[in-house]
Amino acid sequence: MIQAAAFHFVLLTSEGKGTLIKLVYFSRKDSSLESVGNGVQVEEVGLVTSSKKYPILDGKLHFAKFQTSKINECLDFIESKLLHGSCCSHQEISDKKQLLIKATGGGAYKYADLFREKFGIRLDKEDEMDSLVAGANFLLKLRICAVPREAFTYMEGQKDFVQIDASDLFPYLLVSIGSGVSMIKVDGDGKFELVSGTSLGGGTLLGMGMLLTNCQSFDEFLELSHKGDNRNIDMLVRDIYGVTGYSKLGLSATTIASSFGKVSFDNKELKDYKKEDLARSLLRMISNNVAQIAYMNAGHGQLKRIIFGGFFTRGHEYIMETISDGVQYWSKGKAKAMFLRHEGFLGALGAFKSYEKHGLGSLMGHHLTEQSPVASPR
Ligand SMILES: Nc1ncnc2c1ncn2[C@@H]1O[C@H](COP(=O)(O)OP(=O)(O)O)[C@@H](O)[C@H]1O
Ligand SMILES: CC(C)(COP(=O)(O)O)[C@@H](O)C(=O)NCCC(=O)O
Repeated sequence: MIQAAAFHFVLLTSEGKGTLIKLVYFSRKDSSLESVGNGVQVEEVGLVTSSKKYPILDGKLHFAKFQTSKINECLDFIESKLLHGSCCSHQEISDKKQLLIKATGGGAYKYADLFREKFGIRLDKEDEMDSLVAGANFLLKLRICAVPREAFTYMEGQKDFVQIDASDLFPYLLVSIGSGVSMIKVDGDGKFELVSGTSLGGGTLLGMGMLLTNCQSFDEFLELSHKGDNRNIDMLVRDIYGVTGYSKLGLSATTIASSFGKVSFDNKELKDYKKEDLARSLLRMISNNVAQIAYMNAGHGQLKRIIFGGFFTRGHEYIMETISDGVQYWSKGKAKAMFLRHEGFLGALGAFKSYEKHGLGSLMGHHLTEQSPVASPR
């Protein structure tokens, strides 16, 4: 069977070392696209139509990511999976609509020529913020309709999937932690406002992490941070006020008073510190800072739900725990941090959703009914 649906993929890219290309594509139920190929991990989510009217939508969404610096791996993958159109009938190829591929982020501009030259396809650019919001709403609403296990909270080492009532979804604060951090108040479909942001984001963590620890990748950095103890680097309240902390102000002895503060008192050089401790401290600093700014932009607890997207969290427990603790601490329990399983694919999914304009609107009316992670995208 011809896999016309293979065209339905979206590319979200952005500039810079260490950032990622996210690829989302759709395959029909009867497609022979395999989940894992060429060493690339692909996660699948099954989609099943609820009516006979759009049988073409029976199938799966596939999620894959590539390092921006290895764009060729992405191109080879597209070629190997025949996502660029060579699998389609002449009639489909002659239909220009089929040769249009949705793309968002900086890479949609940067790689437009490359895609045209290599595959003869046009990257149809979608606005990044529109796409992020549409992707988040898509996941949250599908979750509301039918899919278990998309949105969850993470507290005290426990992941709890959350049942959100459709009538109670908006407004929420979407915090996208990518290279930088954008904070968006979402009031409905297509209704949102960028309320704040911070340049201290995932790129900061990775950039400073590379300088401080000589690590070569995000994963290596995370690995180091797992083994570290930030108390050797950070100044805690107890280092200033003693073991009782500053109880009058509600600051416990173990609260970080000053990230990296201990270093300012040590007469030491970088080589004297453990890379693991530096990594842990940096991770806490960035995560705490994002949590605190998010809390302030959630109207000091007025927006009950703060949803974190972007590849920074990547399901990493310690990052999620730190963010959750921060939101809990600052909001005195009024607001909750929530995470999404496909947090890094919001823009790509939102751009995918924009195929609606080309007559695939019915997709959104259908429910995700099964999740079969053949391989984790993390
Ligand atoms: N495998 C990875 N390679 C590089 N960065 C990663 C990786 N996994 C997670 N990250 C983190 O995700 C951030 C990029 O997040 P992302 O949502 O892809 O943002 P952007 O849209 O800016 O590319 C990086 O700055 C880094 O902190
Ligand atoms: C410019 C961006 C929207 C780009 O998104 P990203 O690639 O970081 O995911 C984001 O980095 C951002 O909002 N930065 C913070 C800018 C600020 O408000 O200080």
